[in-house]
Amino acid sequence: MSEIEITHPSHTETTIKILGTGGTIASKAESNVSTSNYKVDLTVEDLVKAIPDLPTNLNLKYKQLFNLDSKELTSSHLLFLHKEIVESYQIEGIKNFVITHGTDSLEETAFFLELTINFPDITIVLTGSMRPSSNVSSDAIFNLYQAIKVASAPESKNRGVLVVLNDSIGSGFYITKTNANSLDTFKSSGQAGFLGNFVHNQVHYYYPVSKPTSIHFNIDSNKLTKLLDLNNVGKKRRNELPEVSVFYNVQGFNPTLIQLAIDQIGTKAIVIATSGAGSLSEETNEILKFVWEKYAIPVIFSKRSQDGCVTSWALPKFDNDKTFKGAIAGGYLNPQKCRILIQLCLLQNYSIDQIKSVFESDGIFGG
Ligand SMILES: NC(=O)C[C@H](N)C(=O)O
Repeated sequence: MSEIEITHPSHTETTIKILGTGGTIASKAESNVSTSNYKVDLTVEDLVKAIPDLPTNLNLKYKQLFNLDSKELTSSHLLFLHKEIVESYQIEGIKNFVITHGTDSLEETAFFLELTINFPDITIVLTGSMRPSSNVSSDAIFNLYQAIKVASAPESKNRGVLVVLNDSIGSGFYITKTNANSLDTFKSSGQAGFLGNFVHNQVHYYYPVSKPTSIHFNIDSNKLTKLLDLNNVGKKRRNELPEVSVFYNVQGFNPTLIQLAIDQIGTKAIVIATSGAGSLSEETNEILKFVWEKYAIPVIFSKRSQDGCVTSWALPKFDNDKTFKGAIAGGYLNPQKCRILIQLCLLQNYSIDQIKSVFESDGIFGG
């Protein structure tokens, strides 16, 4: 992990802090037509220096937090990034941030920051790329350029965390990666769409300023510092947020796996990607009810389908025509976002009723 911080001297109008975390955007392949077998090899400084024509009214600071493929990230990296943004805002007075990130788990980081950072007039923009920087037709440097433009635009303030790739500006709350290979991969769930785009390098928003949700978790810095083993960020696998297991329902899904997760890794909540809008076999539902009754482990019913909603009406009913208390509908959220939301609820020691009311809130509509 590099702690180097460099200030790019120019006229100081807007200061943007660019935080490097790795990903394909920071990668090089052996051949400049290769789109696979590449390695994270470039620093955030290399990436910024690859854009010679940045507007001169920007004061750019950049800092390498870690340099990893985003599949390696754990909640300790999220907490580390959170701490960096909070301290940069509170101590240095920086309000505009760009984060370079791998696309595979970018939506999880964006969603986490959306729920945990809530300062007035802050702009946080995440970007990445689908082709390594060394590719002849890489999207890396131009995506970074557009992210810097969005981060410096006054009309980007107070819209929540933004994700900029491929000429589009999306909401970090709604956005998801939909294509494993294509440049046009990030989409907002059907109900939300994009917030804006680029036309000839101009930032265009389709809607007036608004935030996607009012849910917010205040992570206490003292608690955060206690949770975070700073010496080990990026070095070994750690998960400071509560352990939550995610299951994917298929025909013949074996629910014994759920019991294994509880016994072997001490799972504190379960998220399950149901078929359709909450469908699971009767056997799986019986086991989930048992898990709640025996261990008080809540179960979030999410979905395999990219779009659509699991509502509380779809939760399983038993003999008395009632569902069990620990069953929670994940609403519009996909399983990876449900996991982060329940982790934050558990971190705050919320009761099951409080957790349900969070999942019922605006933007989620589950409960
Ligand atoms: N396009 C990418 O950035 C994928 C890469 N494996 C990552 O998430 O780090």
